[in-house]
Amino acid sequence: MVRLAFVGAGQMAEALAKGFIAKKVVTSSKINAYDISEARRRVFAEELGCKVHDSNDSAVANCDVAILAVKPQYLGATARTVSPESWDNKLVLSIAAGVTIETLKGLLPPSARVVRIMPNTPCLVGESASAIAASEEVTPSDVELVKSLFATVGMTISVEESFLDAVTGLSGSGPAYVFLMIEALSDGGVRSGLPRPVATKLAAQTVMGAAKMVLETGRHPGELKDMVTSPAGTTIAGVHALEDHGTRAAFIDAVYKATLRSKELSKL
Ligand SMILES: NC(=O)C1=CN([C@@H]2O[C@H](COP(=O)(O)OP(=O)(O)OC[C@H]3O[C@@H](n4cnc5c(N)ncnc54)[C@H](O)[C@@H]3O)[C@@H](O)[C@H]2O)C=CC1
Ligand SMILES: O=C(O)[C@@H]1CCC=N1
Repeated sequence: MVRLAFVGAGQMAEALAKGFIAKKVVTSSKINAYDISEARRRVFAEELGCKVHDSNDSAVANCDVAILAVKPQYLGATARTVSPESWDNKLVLSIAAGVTIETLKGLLPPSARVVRIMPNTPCLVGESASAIAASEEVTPSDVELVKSLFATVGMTISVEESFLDAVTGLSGSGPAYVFLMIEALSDGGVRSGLPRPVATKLAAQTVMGAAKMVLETGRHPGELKDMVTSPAGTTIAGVHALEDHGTRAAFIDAVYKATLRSKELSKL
């Protein structure tokens, strides 16, 4: 079984570790971790049962695959806390938004093989969307290993590295847009008289069901929308309100602005 190391044990590292443990792809005893925050080290040791180290160097020295899971702004300084000997020959996965393979290579010895991956928090429930871009020296078996690891917590897709900023703006950040949408739909239900727990359950199930229809039927979302929309019915009244408030443009802009921010992060 592969030995992992999380360099940074924050929200995303926790979501991934919990997903991997739940799917039994890695046991908690094979997960090494370090975080500068004692509170985060405690979560990994006490809640997840992982091997928590007293430095990034020690965590990486004891792994086959290291996952860089600190904020992009801290990646350079953090990578330098690990000695070249500990990085030697490691497969290094970076989930940091915006930080390019070129930058990552500049932080690591030549023997380290670098893969960028952009997952999202639904990995916690086995429904992540992870896009993978590997550097040239990464072997096909490395790519297979990464894919098989992340496939246990959702779907994986290989992309050109140049697509990763847009992936980050869409699926990396996307769960936040959808949570906001579910919260707002639930508010609409409450505004119309539903009790909050009923409204939130109906809103979340509706989003999940609609997403499943897109994925499983392969039909265009517009066609599926038309199937709901009766002439002079309720749905067209709701759709008109959404169009009136510029909802489509708001979603397009949300993804675009997040993509631009990912590009900005690559320059920090
Ligand atoms: N939160 C999300 O939904 C997603 C986040 N990402 C990426 O994952 C990375 C982590 O994001 P989050 O987990 O949300 O942030 P977070 O702030 O929850 O976790 C980062 C952790 O790194 C630790 N840290 C900082 N400096 C360190 C050092 N020198 N050594 C060890 N640990 C150190 C912090 O104490 C913190 O616990 C970011 O690069 C982000 O772009 C990628 C996909 C989705
Ligand atoms: O907000 C962020 O910067 C990170 C990257 C993708 C999701 N969360």
